[in-house]
Amino acid sequence: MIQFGIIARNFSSSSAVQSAIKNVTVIGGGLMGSGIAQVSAQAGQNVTLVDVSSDVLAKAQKSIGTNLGRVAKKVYKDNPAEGEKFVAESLGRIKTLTDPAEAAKSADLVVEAIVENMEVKHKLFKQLDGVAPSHTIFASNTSSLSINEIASVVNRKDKFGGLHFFNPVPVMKLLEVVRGAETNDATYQAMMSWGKSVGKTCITCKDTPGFVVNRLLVPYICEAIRLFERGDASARDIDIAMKLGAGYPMGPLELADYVGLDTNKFILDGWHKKYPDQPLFNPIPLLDKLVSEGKLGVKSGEGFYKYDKK
Ligand SMILES: CCCCCCC[C@H](O)CC(=O)SCCNC(=O)CCNC(=O)[C@H](O)C(C)(C)COP(=O)([O-])OP(=O)([O-])OC[C@H]1O[C@@H](n2cnc3c(N)ncnc32)[C@H](O)[C@@H]1OP(=O)([O-])[O-]
Ligand SMILES: NC(=O)c1ccc[n+]([C@@H]2O[C@H](COP(=O)([O-])OP(=O)(O)OC[C@H]3O[C@@H](n4cnc5c(N)ncnc54)[C@H](O)[C@@H]3O)[C@@H](O)[C@H]2O)c1
Repeated sequence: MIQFGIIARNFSSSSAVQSAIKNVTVIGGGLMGSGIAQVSAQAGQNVTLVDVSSDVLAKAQKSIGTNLGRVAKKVYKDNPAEGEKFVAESLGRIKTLTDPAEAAKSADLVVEAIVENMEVKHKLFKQLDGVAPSHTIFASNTSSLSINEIASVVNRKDKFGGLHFFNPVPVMKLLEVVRGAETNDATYQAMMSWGKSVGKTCITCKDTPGFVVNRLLVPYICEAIRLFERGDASARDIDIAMKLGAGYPMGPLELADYVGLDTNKFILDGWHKKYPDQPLFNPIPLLDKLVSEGKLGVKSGEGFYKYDKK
């Protein structure tokens, strides 16, 4: 059962974890950025959500409203009026902008959740480094890229780290806090307390490929795809096996479809290029074929399974 207990404590009791960070700028208003903006706003922080696309921002505000409604229904089930107030106040703390530089000027923390592309991330952080106040901490939500490499373009390497959330952000309780080679103690501590303040259980990771979760999850999903590719079991049976035999909420092929097969492939290809001697990161012909056919999982309507298009 999904529990919103930790989230609830953040706005409903004086025992909420406090963070010195009050103004958060989230860059990228897609799947992850909208979730990060939501959990920050519901924890009482002032949030600026940035995307290059105003359509994305409008969509993000809508989905945040819906997901806050889900939280309110659960937490304020006996007091709907209080629930409506919670939704309205949380939404009221989120402002949207299309200019990252403008948004960074008043930020205590910038969390970047834009496309998983080193060049694009470099361009953004270089720009932000020139305009953000000197105390502002920069963090990336990257799934698979090196934090040190992303940080290489900024001067404030001591104030740079990784904050890796999980999808769906409002539900998944873990936050991986990644210390880069030059992340200083104050930045690390501030990231840990901020993570707790938005209701997450934080773990500390080094800047190694995939940190902890994806270093284990990516090979696991890949092995499941290879098992299916060899014809050793059906997709359905592989998923049932891991749900009923290992207690996972989703089977590996369902999860691959949920995350996106293009994302799976992108991560695998990047690591294979960087670590060609690691057989776990070898390309998978079936994955390549599905992606080349546009079968990307839930978002395209088909992957290992077929889905109704929304
Ligand atoms: C090669 C590999 C590549 C890896 C890629 C890595 C990607 C990345 O870096 C890491 C990840 O994120 S890895 C991925 C990590 N992620 C995983 O591994 C996910 C594994 N899956 C799960 O944990 C569950 O299947 C879900 C939580 C997704 C759905 O839960 P369910 O029980 O099957 O279905 P349910 O009954 O519908 O929902 C239950 C409750 O959740 C609520 N809710 C749902 N969606 C929501 C949303 N978007 N917003 C807000 N709330 C949402 C819903 O309202 C309900 O609340 P209630 O108050 O109880 O009524
Ligand atoms: N999807 C996941 O399950 C997941 C989980 C954890 C981490 N991540 C990581 O989070 C990041 C974002 O992933 P996502 O799934 O939310 O992607 P997404 O495609 O849903 O959203 C990315 C958004 O960034 C915007 N964008 C691109 N360049 C920009 C720029 N220069 N300035 C402002 N906005 C810009 C795009 O318009 C898009 O809306 C990636 O680094 C990804 O690896 C993803």
